Amino acid sequence: MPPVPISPIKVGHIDDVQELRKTKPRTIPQRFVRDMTERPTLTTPLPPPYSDMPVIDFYKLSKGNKEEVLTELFNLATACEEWGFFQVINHEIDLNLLESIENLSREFFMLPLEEKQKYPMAPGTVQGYGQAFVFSEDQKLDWCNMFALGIEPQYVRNPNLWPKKPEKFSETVEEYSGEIRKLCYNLLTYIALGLGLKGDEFEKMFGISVQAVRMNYYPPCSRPDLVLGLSPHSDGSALTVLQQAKGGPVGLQILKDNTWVPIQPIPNALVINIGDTIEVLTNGKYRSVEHRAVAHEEKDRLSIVTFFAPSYEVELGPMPEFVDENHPCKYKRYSHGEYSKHYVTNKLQGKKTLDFAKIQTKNKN
Ligand SMILES: COC(=O)C(/C=C/C1=C(C)CCCC1(C)C)=C/O[C@H]1C=C(C)C(=O)O1
Ligand SMILES: O=C(O)CCC(=O)C(=O)O
Ligand SMILES: [Fe+2]
Repeated sequence: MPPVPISPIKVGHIDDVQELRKTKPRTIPQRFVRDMTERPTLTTPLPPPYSDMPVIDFYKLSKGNKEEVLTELFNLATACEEWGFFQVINHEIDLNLLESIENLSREFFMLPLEEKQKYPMAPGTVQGYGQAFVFSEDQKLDWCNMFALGIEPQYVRNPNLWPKKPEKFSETVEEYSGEIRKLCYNLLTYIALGLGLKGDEFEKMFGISVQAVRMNYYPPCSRPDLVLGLSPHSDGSALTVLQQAKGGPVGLQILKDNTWVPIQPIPNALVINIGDTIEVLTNGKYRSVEHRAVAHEEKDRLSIVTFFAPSYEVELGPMPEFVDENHPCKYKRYSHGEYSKHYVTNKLQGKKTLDFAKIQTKNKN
């Protein structure tokens, strides 16, 4: 039989936003201009409760006295249930390492375009340099350049996409990813305990967890009110760890009670969010919250994001502990590999990717 032709994805011309900013600083091509309904609100901090994104002290969780541990476990459980997002302080990751990954990521994005394009993100794929999640010629583009790498297990790695420049980039990504991996396993232990599960429940279930890193670079934009740095989405991971580079403007916004809430970075803290996997496993008790990034008129912004997820062969579905007659099963069973494939072959569109896992209920009206 002749091979089945693979239909090439036609994405049209994708401007590199850094080059655009350099050569035509006031031009916003139409492909970046969002429809009225999608344009961001560029608000300064909102009043409480929206300014109160939970802060979790990892030192208290891991090394505190009994009372501190219990209080922090309660705070963590409340953060996961009410916000889906929290910032971790005292996370035990060497601040010099955080600074190094930040500096090297910035250096990477500052390389000439030809150098970065040695590691191209091919249309329809998610690793390398470029814009991910673009599948058609009329799709709006994000005001962002990305560089993404699969880290663990070895089968998600593409060694050809690991950059030779800047020097030390690749070895620092390795070291950084090892530290973030430990943090993720630790956080999953405390999240499990907060849910009344055994501490090692998720670690055992996840097998050799999939881990990927993505650096997002948002150049300044003369009309941040017209564009989005990153389209609204929920993360397809179990947990996501976000490092916001020092000195950057507020850029991350999360959707809480139908309001886009800007998140004020805390120096040296890491932002953690619950991804789709945990939403499914807990049958929606903990939700993966929609978020987006906005651009800034004068300042650039850099974020370094780690996605941590189960191994591809792991079967997922709501755990029995979270299903009863008052909490009917909301999601089907599937493997994380299937979900991953679905996630990376669809554009970012709020929480739409999670529809893949939802059991459709009949509308009784
Ligand atoms: C641009 O990439 C992403 O946003 C992303 C992709 C992660 C991945 C790689 C860069 C290579 C290895 C595979 C993997 C899909 C994990 C987001 O990651 C989320 C989405 C899923 C699904 C997930 O597990 O993490
Ligand atoms: O840059 C940010 O603040 C958001 C990044 C993000 O949500 C992502 O990469 O998935
Ligand atoms: Fe995200």
